[in-house]
Amino acid sequence: MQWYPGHIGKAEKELKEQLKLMDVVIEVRDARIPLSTTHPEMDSWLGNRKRILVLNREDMISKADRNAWAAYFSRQGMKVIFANGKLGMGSTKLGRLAKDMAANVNIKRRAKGLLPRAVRAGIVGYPNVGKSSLINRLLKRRMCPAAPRPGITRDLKWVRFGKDLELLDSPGILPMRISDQTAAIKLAMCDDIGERSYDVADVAAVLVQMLIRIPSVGAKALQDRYKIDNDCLCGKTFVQKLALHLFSGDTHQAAFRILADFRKGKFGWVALERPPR
Ligand SMILES: Nc1nc2c(ncn2[C@@H]2O[C@H](COP(=O)(O)OP(=O)(O)OP(=O)(O)O)[C@@H](O)[C@H]2O)c(=O)[nH]1
Repeated sequence: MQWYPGHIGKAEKELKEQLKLMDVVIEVRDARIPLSTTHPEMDSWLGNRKRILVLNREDMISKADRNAWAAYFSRQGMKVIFANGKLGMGSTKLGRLAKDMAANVNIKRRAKGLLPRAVRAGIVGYPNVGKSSLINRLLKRRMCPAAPRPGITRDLKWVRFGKDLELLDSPGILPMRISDQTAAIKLAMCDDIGERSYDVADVAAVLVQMLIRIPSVGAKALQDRYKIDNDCLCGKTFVQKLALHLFSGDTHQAAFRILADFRKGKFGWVALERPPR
């Protein structure tokens, strides 16, 4: 998969510089794939900076997924907030939590004899996970362009949020892990990377196999939806059968339909990743 646009490389350098200035880092991940939407270097980049983890697109997973992830991150001692950047759920809680963390920073400053100052919170995350939507919700105005395609946000600026917090308005884009192909395929399924960077038919075939293994979906949901029997349980064959059945043999269109249906929740709202045991 080739999906490492030049501006992301540039953003990595800028992001590392910006991270040094942040007191609180709000890391946004896609709730459907919380493991694939974080960067392996994140912990080392953050050092002992405070972190709030936001699992965005909470509307796109089931309650059981949500509970499983909440328990997992709570065991890790991480503060996690489930959010919906589109409708704004979670943003008030996020604002409050960021401010609470901000208060801690100033308590420490006072103890050291330093004057209190506005605390800086920055939002970081992979492209298209909903960072701009969350910032717009937090600031209650449209500052950042939010768009249904990755890689929209480019520039960085600080904006006052209340009297004691500053928010880095333009979200920090995490450089994506090009080496991790499994993560890359899940990012493609969730529409978190540009469509031109992957083979739709390959990605749809893997998705079919993943959906078959998810108990709340299973082979039957796929067969019923498209009126196709999939006795061999092979994703590639399923895409080909669907192509013949509905799209005059056009596998690209068939694959695209499966991906679009998954993204629209036609197989139910399900996470593609569950916490490791
Ligand atoms: N269903 C759903 N859609 C969301 C949610 N949050 C954001 N979106 C949509 O996801 C798309 C991407 O959102 P953005 O806010 O632009 O994402 P971003 O992370 O800032 O993207 P970049 O600028 O590429 O880094 C938009 O179409 C949003 O409307 C959510 O919680 N649920």
